Amino acid sequence: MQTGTAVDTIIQMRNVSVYYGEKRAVSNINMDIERNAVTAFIGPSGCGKSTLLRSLNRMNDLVDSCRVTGSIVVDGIEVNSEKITIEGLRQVVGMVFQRANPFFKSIYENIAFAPRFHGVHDKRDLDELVEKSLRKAALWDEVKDRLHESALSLSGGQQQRLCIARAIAMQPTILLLDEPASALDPISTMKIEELVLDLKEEYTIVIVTHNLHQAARISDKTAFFLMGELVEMNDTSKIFTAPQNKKTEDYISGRFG
Ligand SMILES: Nc1ncnc2c1ncn2[C@@H]1O[C@H](COP(=O)(O)OP(=O)(O)OP(=O)(O)O)[C@@H](O)[C@H]1O
Repeated sequence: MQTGTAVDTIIQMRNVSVYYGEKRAVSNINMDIERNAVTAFIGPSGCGKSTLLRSLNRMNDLVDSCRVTGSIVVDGIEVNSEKITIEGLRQVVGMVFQRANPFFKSIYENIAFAPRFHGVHDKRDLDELVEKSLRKAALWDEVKDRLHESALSLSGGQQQRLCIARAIAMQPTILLLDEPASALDPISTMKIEELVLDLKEEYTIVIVTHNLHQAARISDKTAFFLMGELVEMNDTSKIFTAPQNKKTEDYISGRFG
């Protein structure tokens, strides 16, 4: 960020805490996330990265014991308001998980399924959307001749890019990626990283990663968490070269975690 440049904040968190039953997994987070940037959440296992990420599109609603307090505003929407619909929120905030989870359907249907459910029925419109989404996910050239084969016939890395294409087909503003490459080989990981860098032109990306090199390579901002607390957030280059907090320095230099 240059001095004097207005920052366009797309996600604003204020005093956000997340509980599982009595246990507080995320404590009092205040954070602004910039539009069209890649923000990485890093920190040791169990520090609350995924819990906080899942709070951004109410995935935690699936866990009965989970309760979120504080305010999360995403692109002008108060995420925990009773006035919004989960479907509407998740159209704006798409998510891709650690393990690729394509539907047991064809490659084409994996992309077309949700848009059709939301009212796109014209075959030409669906064809176009499928091609556009697969192109954006850098998968089109590899699958264009086998669109009606099972998605499960794809490699793990291709399946993960298909899941990204599926999220893109809903035309979200924000993409949440929860360790999207941690189950993949180095070449597939590199493709996902290149894809993330391409996608940030159009989307805001928040990524949870255990891989510090990955965070350094692809993110603009990095947030370091420890035991549910946000220790430090800054430009990625500053976090990795001149962290302000001793705990951040210890973590990124491999002294714990
Ligand atoms: N469904 C759940 N029910 C109860 N506790 C949970 C649940 N999910 C996570 N937790 C707890 O909340 C805390 C934060 O977990 P979370 O998965 O968010 O951490 P993380 O930093 O993403 O970890 P990892 O890097 O290992 O994925 C941990 O103590 C974890 O045990």
